[in-house]
Amino acid sequence: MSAVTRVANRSSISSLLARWRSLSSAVPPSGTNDNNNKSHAPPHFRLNPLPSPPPPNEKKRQVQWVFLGCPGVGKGTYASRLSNLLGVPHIATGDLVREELASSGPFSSELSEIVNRGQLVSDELIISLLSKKLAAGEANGETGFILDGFPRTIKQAVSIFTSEILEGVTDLDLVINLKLQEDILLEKCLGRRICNQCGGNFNIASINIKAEDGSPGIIMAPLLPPANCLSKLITRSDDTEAVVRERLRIYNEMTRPVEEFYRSRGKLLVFDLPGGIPESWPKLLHALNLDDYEDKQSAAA
Ligand SMILES: Nc1ncnc2c1ncn2[C@@H]1O[C@H](COP(=O)(O)OP(=O)(O)O)[C@@H](O)[C@H]1O
Repeated sequence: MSAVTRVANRSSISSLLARWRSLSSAVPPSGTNDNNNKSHAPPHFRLNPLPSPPPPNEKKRQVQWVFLGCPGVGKGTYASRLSNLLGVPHIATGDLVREELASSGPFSSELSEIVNRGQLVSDELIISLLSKKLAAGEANGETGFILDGFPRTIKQAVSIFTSEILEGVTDLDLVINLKLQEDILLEKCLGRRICNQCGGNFNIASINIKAEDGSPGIIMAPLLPPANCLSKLITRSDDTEAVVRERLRIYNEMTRPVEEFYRSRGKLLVFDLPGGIPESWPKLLHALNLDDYEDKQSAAA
């Protein structure tokens, strides 16, 4: 972990926000971080001194963060944990697509074909589903979110500035790019199980990769369901080996450029997952300067 990321972890969310915003101006246009960098945060991150606190009664805008990463990397898991910690909604476009599918609306049979082939649904449809969701949140006074699975194409990334609705409600502060090697991603997708009653996400894969050729080993214990979910577990229809391989191929073709898009704007935080949740979660909080935040929240509860 680079020492420059280890600053001022006493921050309130609003000062964090201000600092993440200031990052974009402090970081040179072309970042130096890449997939070979095994640190948990880009080496070029330079956090500015803490800004002055906002005036006491000013309404604070909440975080607007995005999780980017290959299928199976754990976007949903970490986005949902951060959303609980920070008190902002977790919006997964994969869930919006699955809700649309389940609604048996006019698009559902076309959508199910696309999703079961591992392909992306059209930018127009995804932007429309997300716009509706964000507009509903805004009408309820929500000013922040953690997005998971959007944007996945350059056109979607650009829509944040050009779409009438998205442009009005989104101004991303930070894009967290989770990374894991491809053979693990495949195993994790194949091991994924969902409880069709409570919606809980579990994983029966037990990953134990030995260190070799300078790459660290990685251990990820299974995330097993409680006994009352055992008989209700289902597998996602797009979590078959052939479809996961296609989703990975499409990620490399369509979404890798989105990583570059945000890297060049100084908003990309690359996080190489060091292991399972117990090992990765505290390190992720640390990379986000949130390590004290969790303790403070539990103390206040
Ligand atoms: N932003 C998006 N653009 C296009 N299609 C999407 C988007 N988000 C989700 N989808 C569709 O929903 C499917 C499931 O998405 P998701 O649950 O995020 O899975 P994963 O990240 O594991 O591939 C995708 O394979 C794709 O068909």
